[in-house]
Amino acid sequence: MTRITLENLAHSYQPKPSHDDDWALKPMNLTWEDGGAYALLGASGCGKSTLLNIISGLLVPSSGRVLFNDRDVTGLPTAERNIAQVFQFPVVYDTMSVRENLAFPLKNRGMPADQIAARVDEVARMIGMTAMLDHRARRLTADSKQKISLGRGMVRQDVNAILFDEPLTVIDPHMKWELRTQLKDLHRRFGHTMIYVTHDQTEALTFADQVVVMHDGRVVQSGTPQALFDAPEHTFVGYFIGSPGMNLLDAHVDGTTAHIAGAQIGLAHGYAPLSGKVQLGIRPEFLRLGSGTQGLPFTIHRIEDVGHHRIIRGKVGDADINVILPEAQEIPADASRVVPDPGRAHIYVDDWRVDPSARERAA
Ligand SMILES: Nc1ncnc2c1ncn2[C@@H]1O[C@H](COP(=O)(O)OP(=O)(O)OP(=O)(O)O)[C@@H](O)[C@H]1O
Repeated sequence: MTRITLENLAHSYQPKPSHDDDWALKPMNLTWEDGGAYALLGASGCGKSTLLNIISGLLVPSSGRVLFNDRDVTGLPTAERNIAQVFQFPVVYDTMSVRENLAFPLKNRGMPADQIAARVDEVARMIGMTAMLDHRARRLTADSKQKISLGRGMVRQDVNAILFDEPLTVIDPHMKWELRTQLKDLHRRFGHTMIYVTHDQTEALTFADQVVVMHDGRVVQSGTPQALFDAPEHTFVGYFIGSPGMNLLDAHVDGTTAHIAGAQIGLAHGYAPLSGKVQLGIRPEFLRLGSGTQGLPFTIHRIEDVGHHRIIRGKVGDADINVILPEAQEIPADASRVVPDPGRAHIYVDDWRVDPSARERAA
């Protein structure tokens, strides 16, 4: 198994890239630790597949290096990288049975027949296809074929890493949940380095120990699901993770006070003078409704009951703001303010979080 390091990596599909937008991947340094379960998360077009294809060897980067442990594999083809890949759509041999499909990667490696049989049985159980082992792949639904692809990706235990590119797109919702749980279980048992590309935050957060968030060709944050929720390093992370995502309010910050929409609120930290686009970010979970002169002026537009909580949608000044209210909590009849929990508010300058503790450490 393998630690994967991306060193000064960048990629452009243009022959002569001249400005920022020409780069599908902007220069990055990133390490995927040996045995980590990672999700690579981001909106369509942010560069996830490009990055995955560079790791797998389907694409040679315009600059930088890919290291598997200390070995430079940048110029090596996929076949020499000893990795397993599962793509968005099924890649199976139609004329073979399910059993033969699952056994294929092991036969290629010259594994003894009894070991192949045992491993195929184990993987078939994992993907819920034991009863279909002797069916021809051709007759199966797209959903079942994709399960075979997943099984084939997981059947070898000696691979450096397993790369998944949106593997559950064609799987029905109930099975999705089950397969994700199986993948996590497989990771716990065998400890492969796994990278799972998705644009779905639920998939990312339930599968991965570490989530790498990409935006516009850059890695904007890599961290545990909890860290991404608690302290989004970039406004995109705040907005993309969470349902609804983090609220952002234009602010003027003066020491420990934020001036927003004609009102003032206290912050948990003091900030040096800030220049650029300054915003306060606060998740809907950490706002409460109030009245009088507390907090910020808030106009309620809509209340959505989503079962275990309610989402109050409204405005502070021109900004759309969401508040999450636990089911048991009443909405005050005179609610006209939102009050942020200061310990949960973050300050962003030009979309990047300002770390207040850096200033406090220096003081
Ligand atoms: N073969 C290619 N030639 C030219 N441009 C490409 C090529 N493949 C991708 N791109 C561009 O590179 C950027 C990143 O695309 P990429 O497919 O890596 O993103 P993604 O996050 O995987 O998106 P999706 O989830 O839609 O697959 C996009 O602007 C895309 O249009």
